[in-house]
Amino acid sequence: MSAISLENVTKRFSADTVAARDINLEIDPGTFTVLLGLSGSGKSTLLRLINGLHKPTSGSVTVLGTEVGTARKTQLRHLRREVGMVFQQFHLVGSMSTLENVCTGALGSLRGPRMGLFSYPKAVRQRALEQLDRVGLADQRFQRADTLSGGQQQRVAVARALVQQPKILLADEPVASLDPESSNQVMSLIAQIAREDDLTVICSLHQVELARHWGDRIIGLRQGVKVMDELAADVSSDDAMRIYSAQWASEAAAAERAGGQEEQLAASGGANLR
Ligand SMILES: Nc1ncnc2c1ncn2[C@@H]1O[C@H](COP(=O)(O)OP(=O)(O)OP(=O)(O)O)[C@@H](O)[C@H]1O
Repeated sequence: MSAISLENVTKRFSADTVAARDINLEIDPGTFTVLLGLSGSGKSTLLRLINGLHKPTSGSVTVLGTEVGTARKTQLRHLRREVGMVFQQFHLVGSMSTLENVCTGALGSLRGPRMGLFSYPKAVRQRALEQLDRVGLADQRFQRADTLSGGQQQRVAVARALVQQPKILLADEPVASLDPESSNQVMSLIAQIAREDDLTVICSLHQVELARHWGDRIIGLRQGVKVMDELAADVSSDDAMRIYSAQWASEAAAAERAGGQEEQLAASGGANLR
């Protein structure tokens, strides 16, 4: 069974803004998929459709066997525990220690508010420390989060996502705010943890070379349309760069107007492009 399945999914925010257009997608468990596309192409929307933050305008999104659009609140709550999220802006609480920030990842499975590290059950603190250790930051567990570097803060955010023991990790441009060295470290960490925990990862990126290096599969988005879906090993730098090219923008728009975009893009874009 697919970990994630999208059938004819469209997300329309307004008459002019269609962030996902008739997307079909099957994601196998334990795979690492990268979403590539220009700003505004619909990457975040796709991730938010998968974790239930957006409901599709039409079509269906099924995650770990639950159809997100029709799920009851309790089912959605359960599903959100199985789907960890990492964002470009790390969304840590700067004044809190790194360990407490990681503990907040368990809030979805705890009742009531928590204030202070020791308001969390010992088992959660223990799990948080283990995850902090995995990302190489156990020594900084009592340090305020806002004193860490960007790369370190993103590693804390990864640990926070892992503390809920997810089956799926969605990462929305996790390295867009980082320098190249920290970007590689964070991508390497996510890939290593995904392998160890058999996680299904979907990660949006802007960097073609990171996508080719770390992804098993690359999905290209353009104006909400899936315009590429290939094994990363089969995608050259030039292929991937075409997702961003101006010529492709006009081809995609023309195909959209003609209503037969998939066939036209395949014809004009070569074997790797759909
Ligand atoms: N909540 C919303 N309400 C209205 N329009 C939205 C909303 N979220 C996204 N959009 C629009 O949907 C389109 C796709 O946006 P989305 O954020 O999914 O793109 P993206 O590829 O993730 O962009 P970026 O790389 O800049 O994060 C854009 O035109 C955006 O303005």
